[in-house]
Amino acid sequence: MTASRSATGSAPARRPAPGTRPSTTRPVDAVTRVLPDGTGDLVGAIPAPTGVLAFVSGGEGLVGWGEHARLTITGPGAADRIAAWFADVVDGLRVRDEVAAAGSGPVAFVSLGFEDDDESVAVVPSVVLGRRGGVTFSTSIGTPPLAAPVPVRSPGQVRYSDGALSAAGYAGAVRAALARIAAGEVDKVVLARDLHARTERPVDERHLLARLAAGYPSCWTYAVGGLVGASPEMLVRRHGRTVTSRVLAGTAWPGGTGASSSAALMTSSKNLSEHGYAVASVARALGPVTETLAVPDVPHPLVLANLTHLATDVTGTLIADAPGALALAASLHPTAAVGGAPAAAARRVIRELEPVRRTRYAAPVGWLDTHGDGEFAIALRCGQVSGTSVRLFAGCGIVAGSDPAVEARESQVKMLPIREALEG
Ligand SMILES: C=C(O[C@@H]1C=C(C(=O)O)C=C[C@H]1O)C(=O)O
Repeated sequence: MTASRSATGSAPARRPAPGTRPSTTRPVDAVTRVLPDGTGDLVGAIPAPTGVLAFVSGGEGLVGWGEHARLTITGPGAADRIAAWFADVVDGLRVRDEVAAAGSGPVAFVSLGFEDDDESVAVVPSVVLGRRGGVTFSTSIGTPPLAAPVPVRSPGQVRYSDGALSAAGYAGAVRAALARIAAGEVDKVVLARDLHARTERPVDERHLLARLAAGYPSCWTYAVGGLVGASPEMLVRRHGRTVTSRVLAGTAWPGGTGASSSAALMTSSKNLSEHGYAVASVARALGPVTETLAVPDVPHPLVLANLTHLATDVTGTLIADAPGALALAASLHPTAAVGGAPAAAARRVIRELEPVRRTRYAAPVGWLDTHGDGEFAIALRCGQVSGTSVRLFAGCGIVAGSDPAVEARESQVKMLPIREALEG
């Protein structure tokens, strides 16, 4: 288990016992204000190409920059440790919040590792720009340095090379998974692959965000710790006592074989069964922490620019002492949308058949605030950016009846959003 932590700007002070605050302890101001004429593009306001923080959908959400505090950890219990660290950081702040909405006040952007030994990242930005219900607001911690905005630059030419598995290698792994399904070991398993991209110039994360947000407005476009993507899948959103989750599984695209239209997808028994496992895993995890939970019997088609998914929107009312958004996200992860069913057997099959380290792909990514509210998508349709190198990921749910060649093609279609954003 490793941990590294840093706090930039004024160091967050721990709150001493009442009456014992040393005269040298100075809480740092965290001020949230409404911006009366704030109607501009959130992503367009980010001033620098890297260290970008974002979680936006349909023009609303949060973007952040500057690091007031950062934590990178590996090992078990990452979500709990990040929540405790965030509480500690907030202890050193004097919070004034005139907005008092989900996401106002200090927030931590968080990207968890897929496995315990994958690194998790959390950042409390010194500046947040947010919009919710048409109200735009900003949160500043301390006095963030003013710097002239750097113009957005395209990454230039992009060259791709296979990751751990070529498309043909991936089809082979799918065949092996089908044999494990036929043997009765698992009902569903999600197998992932990666692809490497090299760009002419260092990638400006804002270049990707702007294109992803424009092309996929119904998705959650995110950036945390260099992981940039546009996810169609909301793992969990907690606003007060209301909890929602958008569960996806089952995919079709123009030119795909079999279920290539929404109507065909809605009647494909292979896709419906694949979807059912994912919905059941979310309902099972939310059941114990909700007073009411509405789970539609029938999914609806979610049409995106590159493909269509089967989607189920689950809504509930949390019990009074329900966990915060990050703890809820950790308890849901991995759903059968990115793991499989039964969960433990699927994880074992993934470890055996998937020669890809997922790092933070397919794990919760989002933000939490000081009230326990937050939004966590599943980190899908993404690339991990590091200078001129980008690692792209995609995976597909395999059930009895899956066709290896079609799944290999589906993995390529799922990489299109991030490829087009890089090349655009
Ligand atoms: C695993 C991914 O996507 C998941 C798998 C899906 C499927 O197999 O039909 C659909 C949506 C996601 O839940 C991915 O995009 O990498």
